[in-house]
Amino acid sequence: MIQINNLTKSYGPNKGVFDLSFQVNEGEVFGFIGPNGAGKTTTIRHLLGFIHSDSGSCSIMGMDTHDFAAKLQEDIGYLSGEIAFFDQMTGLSFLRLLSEMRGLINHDRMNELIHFWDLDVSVKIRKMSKGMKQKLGLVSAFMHHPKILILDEPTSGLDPLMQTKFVDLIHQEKSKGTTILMSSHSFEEIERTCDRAGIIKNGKLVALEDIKTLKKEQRKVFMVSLASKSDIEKINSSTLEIVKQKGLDLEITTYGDINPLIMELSKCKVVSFDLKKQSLEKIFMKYYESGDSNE
Ligand SMILES: Nc1ncnc2c1ncn2[C@@H]1O[C@H](COP(=O)(O)OP(=O)(O)OP(=O)(O)O)[C@@H](O)[C@H]1O
Repeated sequence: MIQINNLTKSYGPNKGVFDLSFQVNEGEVFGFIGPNGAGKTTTIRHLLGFIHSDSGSCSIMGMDTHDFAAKLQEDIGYLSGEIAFFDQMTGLSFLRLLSEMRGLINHDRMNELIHFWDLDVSVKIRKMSKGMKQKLGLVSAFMHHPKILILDEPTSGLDPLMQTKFVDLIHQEKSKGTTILMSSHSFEEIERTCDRAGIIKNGKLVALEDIKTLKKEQRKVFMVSLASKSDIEKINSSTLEIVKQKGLDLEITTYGDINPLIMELSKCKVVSFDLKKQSLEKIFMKYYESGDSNE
């Protein structure tokens, strides 16, 4: 659906994007992450046809994003990282203007989204908080049922409750088959929404990670409480990796397959069983840290 082929746009050494290639498949949610100034917005601007590459190209649905920018806008919902609004307008008049420009007659989805975000659109944009403006931007990006969503830091300015609502909205769109590319600094958001993530650093793609595989192979720590000392002895004599033991409480590590753990626990009386929350943050963080290892 989205193809980036050897894209290069240089604003100076390590500034811009350099020989960048990746693709986003139809119906996929793709996370684009990387440190400040890595080149995420520059890539996104090419996808919207706003800037010309030095070399290489981008295409969406087989159409060059620069040559067919106007045509492609019909199918793209775009949220800019720095949204420029007409400050004197109310939220509603702004959305109506955009609807008119898009030739949108049915406003059901627009109203649904206003309601979803609990956004007071009667307020003038200049009086809106940062979060309200972000919600307005999200309504305008989603309201025309786009086939493709390109979102530059979509939850910046949203409070944690609204960030969770955003995740729900992405799941809704994914179930409809929408293709989504979004940049984010929130690992948790990427983990909760994306199928794959591309990690960019100094304008170069340093990794492409399949989130499901990462999660599957991820080290998991289970907190288990057993009923008796003899149960503890059974687990101690198994091949399970015990990382911590205190009285009848254990912390047991698994890598991928959790069945050996379940098998062993089935021989014991289990009082409680919990998964210790781990995130993919550690995996992603190594790409953020400075140094030449990933360059
Ligand atoms: N028009 C421009 N003129 C000069 N330099 C630019 C221009 N646009 C971007 N850059 C530089 O290119 C680099 C990449 O910028 P970009 O905005 O793509 O980063 P980003 O990954 O989106 O960062 P952030 O996470 O901070 O939003 C930065 O060093 C930036 O200063």
